[in-house]
Amino acid sequence: MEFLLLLVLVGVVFLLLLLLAKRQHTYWARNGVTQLNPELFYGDLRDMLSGQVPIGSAFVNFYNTFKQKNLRFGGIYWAFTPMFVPVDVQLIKAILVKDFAYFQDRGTYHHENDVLSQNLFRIGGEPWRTLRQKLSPTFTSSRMRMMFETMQQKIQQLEPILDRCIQEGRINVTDVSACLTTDVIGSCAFGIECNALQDPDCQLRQQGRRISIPMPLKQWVENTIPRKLLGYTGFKAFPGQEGFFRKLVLDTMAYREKNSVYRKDFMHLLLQLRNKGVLTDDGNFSREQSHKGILTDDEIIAQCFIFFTAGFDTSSSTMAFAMRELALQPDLQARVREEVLQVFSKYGGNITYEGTKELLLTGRVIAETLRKYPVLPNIPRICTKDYKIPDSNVVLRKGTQIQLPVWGLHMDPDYYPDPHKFDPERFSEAAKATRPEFAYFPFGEGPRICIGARFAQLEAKLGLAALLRRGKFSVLPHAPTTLTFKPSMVLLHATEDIQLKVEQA
Ligand code: HEM
Repeated sequence: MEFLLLLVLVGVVFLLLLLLAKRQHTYWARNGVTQLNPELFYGDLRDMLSGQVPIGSAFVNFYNTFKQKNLRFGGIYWAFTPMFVPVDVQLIKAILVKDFAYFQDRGTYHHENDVLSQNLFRIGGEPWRTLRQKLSPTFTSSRMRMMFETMQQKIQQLEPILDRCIQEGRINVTDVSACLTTDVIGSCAFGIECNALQDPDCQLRQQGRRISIPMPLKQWVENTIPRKLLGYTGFKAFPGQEGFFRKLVLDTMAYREKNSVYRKDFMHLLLQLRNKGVLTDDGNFSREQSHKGILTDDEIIAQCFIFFTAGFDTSSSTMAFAMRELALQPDLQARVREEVLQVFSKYGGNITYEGTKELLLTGRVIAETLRKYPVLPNIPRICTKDYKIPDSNVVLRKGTQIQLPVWGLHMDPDYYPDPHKFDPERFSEAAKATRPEFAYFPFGEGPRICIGARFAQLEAKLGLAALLRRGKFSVLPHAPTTLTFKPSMVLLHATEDIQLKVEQA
């Protein structure tokens, strides 16, 4: 009898939960937003959550579905979490810029007990605003000019590696680019010579590989369990990483202070902010009584970590995608090489900071690469106070999650005819003028735009120039004709490493 009662009770609870789940999947319909056909547990993301398609592709499909219905926006469910997907470029502009005050956070997990999660990408509200104000001066064009020398020294180390690849007749551009960007960001953010190009198994490269591992379950947990609760369970946004980065940053800072080492890199600027509270264009970072430091050790650790994480993978994938497209179009490749050689010869065989501005076609190749392969294919936001969508009766409630479908817009034939064609001329001044604003935003837009965008573009230009100056690249026989992407990754990653044939140019 008791057992029967228990069974009935379990059945009733199960039924109630089922009804609740069903009701949750009507959230958008009840709020006047068109929705799709969510399934129990998965919502609209069965293929993504079961590891079959990348997040980016799922949102390209949502964008296309809503656009085909002539909608300005739509609603989907990430398991049980409602997510808003804007389609209209004016609405996207409002979210990113005009009405930024309602959407200044990403809603990504961060907690005071989890040092690495306290980084600029993840935190929100006033702490984000204050931190961004402190860090922005470290990314201005004059600081990029200062760092240029450090970046260039690393990129020059590509030469012997390229020579070896030329001898072997093939190059793994995914791997070489990842080692190169690890060396650049390792040197610029941490001031260390990790030499991943010579030793692809060096510690920082290994750490980079661990960060790139897909984590669908972790993401689901972060998206579903309330942040405050999760923080007290000891959950870590980047498990097993803190010890390594803490030691790296604290050791480097201590060494520099003890030996008065001046290097032209982020670490120097962060040390100035910690010790003096202001940036000066010199080697001075000693503690001054008159100024108060404005960054703590933990804040520096978290920011160095995000510069590394956000900096190495994004730039290396962009370079690898660009090289593949150039290998597929030998005429375009020859034109880019000609531009590179001209600039090298104009500046005495060594590109200067000014010289990089003359690499116009190379810049367009990078822009077109980021259109076709935006490494962050969706940009997350969260609504921080109730927001009435202009020219509609829909109100987005505080706490609503939003995904801006960058890749969907970038592949929209209304903005980019024949969107699968790789054509850098889409980024000539004349062509750009024909498109609406916000049909292109690989680095995001508005006050939360990627802080490292200048750094990334400079690095990609120098990297491509170094490869194309000496090497001539083409596709290997039997290479796959289309690229596929790793499922369950937030960043766009090719499933297979990109390998090319290379000979002396
Ligand atoms: C091709 C390379 C890169 C791409 C495509 C890229 C893309 C992005 C995107 C789309 C965002 C979100 C913007 C938004 O929400 O509006 C972002 C944020 C960010 N990126 Fe990048 N990024 C790249 C390289 C870098 C590099 C090299 C660094 C650091 C050295 C960096 C550091 C950051 C940081 C710290 C944020 C958070 C900014 C904030 O919330 O205030 N990124 N990036």
